[in-house]
Amino acid sequence: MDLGADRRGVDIGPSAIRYAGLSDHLKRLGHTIHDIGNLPVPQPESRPIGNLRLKYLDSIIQSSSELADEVYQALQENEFPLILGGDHSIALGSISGVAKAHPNVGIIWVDAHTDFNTEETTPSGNIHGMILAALAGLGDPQLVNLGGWSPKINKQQIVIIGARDIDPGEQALLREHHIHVFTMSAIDQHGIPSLMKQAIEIAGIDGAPIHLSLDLDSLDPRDAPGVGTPVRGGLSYREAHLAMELVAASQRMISMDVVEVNSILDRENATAQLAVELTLSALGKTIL
Ligand SMILES: NC(=[NH2+])NCCC[C@H](N)C(=O)O
Ligand SMILES: [Mn+2]
Ligand SMILES: [Mn+2]
Repeated sequence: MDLGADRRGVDIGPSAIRYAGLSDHLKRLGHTIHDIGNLPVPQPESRPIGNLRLKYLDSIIQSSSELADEVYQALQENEFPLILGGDHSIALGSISGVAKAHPNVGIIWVDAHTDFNTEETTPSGNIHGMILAALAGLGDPQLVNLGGWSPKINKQQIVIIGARDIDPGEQALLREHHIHVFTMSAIDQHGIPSLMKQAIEIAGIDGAPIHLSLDLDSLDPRDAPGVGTPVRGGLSYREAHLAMELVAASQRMISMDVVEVNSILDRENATAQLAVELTLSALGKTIL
């Protein structure tokens, strides 16, 4: 899906990630894969853009509720849902499904952005920039109440890692709601090992399970050129791998999103390949 972002090209992200060999590599790691394919999502050309502060809201709500059902179903069957995007608005559906199955789930949101806008604070009207706020119960009622309940996630169990581009309105909201944000500056100062340990403790308080939402624009654009909203000064290749390895070592992750791979802007599928590598690290691959 690319309805939540301005630039076309993330809708083919899942194909690019599959083409980079995700399933085969996961199998080699010992996992069994049930790829259910792409959920049908309307193309922007065929849908009304609607409210310019909440672009494509109706279509996003529709697709999110279908995705939530699939994710919930997979968890009921004791599977690990791995959701490929697509723009980050897919996390509304994926995390709603996870939260329905595990109401105490915490979130580690690895991103250059904080995706904590509402229709009032958004500079773009792009819903991918509002999803984390919506999951925390803030913003447009249709986003917030997807499936008929809210909030999906306890605000105190949200940790954002890698942030370096925050809009003024969302900064105010993050402060007001005391959201844990580990910025790039904090990473420079304290390092990934200490911050990931804290993130796992905060999101996974009292033994709660953890959902990992990985936005590829968290990485430095030199390593991840194929993203729609690149911001320089991002996670290094090694920092990102280490973060994933530490999540794997915690054995607390029950589901994961991999989002914002933009194949039109990518160079020879490098960002999709990186997405595969990082997913493998998150799902147990080690060097030795
Ligand atoms: N998931 C993302 N890449 N989000 C980018 C959001 C950019 C900006 N803060 C906005 O709300 O429009
Ligand atoms: Mn994002
Ligand atoms: Mn982002």
